[in-house]
Amino acid sequence: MHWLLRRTVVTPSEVFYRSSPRNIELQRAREIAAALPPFISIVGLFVDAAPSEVEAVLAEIRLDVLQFHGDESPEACRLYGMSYMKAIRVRKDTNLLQYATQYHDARALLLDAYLPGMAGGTGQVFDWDLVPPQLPLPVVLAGGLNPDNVAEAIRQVRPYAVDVSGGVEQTKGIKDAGKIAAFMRGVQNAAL
Ligand SMILES: O=C(O)c1ccccc1NCC(=O)[C@H](O)[C@H](O)COP(=O)(O)O
Repeated sequence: MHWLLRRTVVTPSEVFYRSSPRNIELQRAREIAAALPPFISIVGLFVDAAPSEVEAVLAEIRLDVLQFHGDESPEACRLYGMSYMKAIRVRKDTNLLQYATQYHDARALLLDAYLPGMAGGTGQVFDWDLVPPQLPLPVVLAGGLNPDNVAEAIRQVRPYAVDVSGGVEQTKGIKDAGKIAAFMRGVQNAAL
């Protein structure tokens, strides 16, 4: 789930990664996509998926953006001729400027926490000081955000958008409407 900060727009992510507790089957993803109002972008999230797997989803659902959350190369991200976001799991020695050059045609870099053995949805915050202020691509800030820390995160990093999963859930994979509303208030409180 992403919040674009200039206009408060919520974009749902459909997770196509079997190891995730948030994974959804194609049929359910199709139902969600069909129920959305107009002008909402749908993000499809993949982790090192085979091209045939991504193509099978694209044949069934009109996705607007692909989110690659594994170790996909720039070439792998470009295979579908679609808008994409590349997730980078940030560590002390991560060279984000180099990633921005490699993935220069990405619509954004999604910066997430690094936790060994987990591709994403870790609930962990990473050190926001590791984000260089002059990154040439829009930043979607992720990793352990919640209603209490999102305003501070926005003030410090000044991202284009924020992304949250566990911080607005009752239990893994089940979103909580009250926490989502509190998160939205946190975003608005950042008052950029
Ligand atoms: O959410 C997952 O389970 C997941 C699993 C594997 C790769 C990516 C995954 N989620 C990607 C996201 O964009 C999450 O929103 C992001 O990692 C932040 O999660 P959280 O720290 O729980 O807010």
